[in-house]
Amino acid sequence: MGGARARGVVAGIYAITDARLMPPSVFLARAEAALRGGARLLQYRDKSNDTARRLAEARGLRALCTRYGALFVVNDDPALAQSVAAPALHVGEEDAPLDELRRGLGEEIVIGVSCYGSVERAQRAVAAGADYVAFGSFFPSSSKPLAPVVDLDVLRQARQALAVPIVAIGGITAANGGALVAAGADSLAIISALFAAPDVEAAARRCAALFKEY
Ligand SMILES: Cc1ncc(COP(=O)(O)OP(=O)(O)O)c(N)n1
Ligand SMILES: Cc1ncsc1CCOP(=O)(O)O
Repeated sequence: MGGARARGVVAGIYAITDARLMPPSVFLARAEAALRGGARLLQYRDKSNDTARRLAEARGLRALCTRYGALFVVNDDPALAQSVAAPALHVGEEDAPLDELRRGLGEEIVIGVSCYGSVERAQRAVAAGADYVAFGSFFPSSSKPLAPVVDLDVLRQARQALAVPIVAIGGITAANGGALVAAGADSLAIISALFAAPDVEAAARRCAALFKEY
């Protein structure tokens, strides 16, 4: 059952890397700072088609996550996930169907699915084997400006309806994330409030503290 693979693992701060916010020279150092600050998951999200760089960066992040006991997640790309033996993959509505992914990648890998603002979509994803579901954007996001903003109530409804971990994403900061935790998010997925911050470790620490406060 999907939820069992992810329960207790998909929890806390979920850092998502963004190459635009990090020159290659500091990419791994900033990712490590997020882990030192308490991020429990780290996603490699890179929309470029530079295969060699993507492979090298994914390998580097995977090794870092192993050192910090964090879950390494590849976004969108099952082939890359397989190449680096990633323990987790995140997919959205434009990606391959779950049964196909599961057939190709096996039973062990954690698979997360974007559900935007739809609890019904999340229920279908869980029935098809999703290990966790993600909702958002909850606030306007400079990383994905066209993402529609979703009402906080979606999280409360999802909490009632679903037994798998729930991730919230989109424009999340240490100042606004508490409301999402209080509404039922197990994990907060964050790009810019971590990686555009002058001190990534301190920013991660402030966000991680939300899980103690709420
Ligand atoms: C944890 C998490 N949640 C949502 C997303 C967004 O995924 P998707 O809708 O597939 O969009 P892109 O990230 O591919 O632009 C995510 N990546 N991670
Ligand atoms: C990938 C994604 N999907 C919805 S919002 C978003 C970007 C989140 O980034 P930020 O934390 O900078 O708003």
